[in-house]
Amino acid sequence: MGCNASSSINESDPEYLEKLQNSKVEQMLMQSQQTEKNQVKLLLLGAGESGKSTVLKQMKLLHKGGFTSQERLLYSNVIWADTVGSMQTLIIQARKLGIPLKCDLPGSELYQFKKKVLAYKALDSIDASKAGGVSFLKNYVLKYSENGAAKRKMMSTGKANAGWEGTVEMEGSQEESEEVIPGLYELSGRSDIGFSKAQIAEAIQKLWQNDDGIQTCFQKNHLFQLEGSAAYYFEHAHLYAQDEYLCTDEDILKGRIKTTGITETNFLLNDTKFKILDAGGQRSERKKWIHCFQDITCALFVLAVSEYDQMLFEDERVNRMHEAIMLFESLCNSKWFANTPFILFLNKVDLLEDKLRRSPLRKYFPDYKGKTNDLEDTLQYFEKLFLSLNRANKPIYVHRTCATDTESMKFVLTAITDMIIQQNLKKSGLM
Ligand SMILES: Nc1nc2c(ncn2[C@@H]2O[C@H](COP(=O)(O)OP(=O)(O)OP(=O)(O)O)[C@@H](O)[C@H]2O)c(=O)[nH]1
Ligand SMILES: [Mg+2]
Repeated sequence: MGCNASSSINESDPEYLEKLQNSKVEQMLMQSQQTEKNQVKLLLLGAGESGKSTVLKQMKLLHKGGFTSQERLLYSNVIWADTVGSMQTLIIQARKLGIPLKCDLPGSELYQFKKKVLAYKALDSIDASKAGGVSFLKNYVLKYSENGAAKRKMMSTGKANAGWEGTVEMEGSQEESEEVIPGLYELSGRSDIGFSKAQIAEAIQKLWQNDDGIQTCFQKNHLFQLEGSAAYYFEHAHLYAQDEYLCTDEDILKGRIKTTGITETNFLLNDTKFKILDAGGQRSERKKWIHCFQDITCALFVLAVSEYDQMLFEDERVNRMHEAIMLFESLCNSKWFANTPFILFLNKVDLLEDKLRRSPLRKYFPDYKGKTNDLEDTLQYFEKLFLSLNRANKPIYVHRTCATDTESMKFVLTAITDMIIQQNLKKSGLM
């Protein structure tokens, strides 16, 4: 027999239609709850230049198929400007620190190279359309600007602070929108007299390889602001001098573009949707952080352990490690993250060993009781120090990292994404 009468349905019956509608809504709600359960939000936090965006770049390499040609071209232009800017900084700082330079001796070959480098305006040689646009370049040049440095000096408080609480500001900081006068280039008192990029790259490499004073000054780079990857840039200067050069993955990992605002990167991993939020870490950027503090599954705090003897870019009277301590303490114990687990990356471990040899930790952290110049003791000291700031008693997972090293980061990032997925499933009752 066919269907009996009691199961027959009148498809135009309003009661039936309402029931159908309700069950559809219920189904959609269940689906969206399921999707939310399968979604994690990971927030990258830390002071400026600690390595947050570099960690994100490694995630992009692992889960998003790497970088586009446009990104490779952008970095090529930015790194070229930084290569020239970094050599100009070394020459100028050597004079300030009273370090004699071979290239200051008139008549020598190095003297001619130095003149070329100081006269060169790297930003003028860049095609703005390939390098993030004119406003990006204007903002960018601030870090080499004497005006910018003078303003930072004026704004200096000399005190470490967390700086994210209280102010809600989404628009660009005053510093970014300001008209820029690239003072560094004016110091040479000359204009660019038409050298090719190849000639400038050669001059930079000769100065780097043959002037002991430049090397001595480089060894003292904790006394001033220098790009962390400057040595790498100098060695590869001839590549960035090529107009159409596309950066390799390694170049991009070593390259630095300060993050402004908060960027969002999404990818799918084992049916879990990852949303990674990367926040700019400099003081003016931290005022925007609070906008993304809601519903964070896990916070990843990146600490540059090698920077215990360096001062902030934003305030040259404040030690970078002191600032990071204040920042971590305020975030870790904040009500925003009361139920949020933290991951702590002790980053830039590769730079730490060499740094310890040149710059004893005890000079900056007198309570350090470990062996002098000892990598392991130093890492343990910082790990203990940061864990002791956790008054909220939340779980904190610590990893020692070199964010520029793709092989080792693969292991670390796989471990943490696995851990986050497991915890998220447990929390949402799916395991
Ligand atoms: N040698 C070395 N360099 C690193 C490491 N991690 C990051 N860097 C370099 O440090 C510089 C700054 O890194 P970013 O990732 O841009 O720092 P950030 O925390 O995103 O900085 P903001 O965007 O200003 O907050 C870049 O030149 C990186 O290549 C590391 O572990 N070792
Ligand atoms: Mg960044």
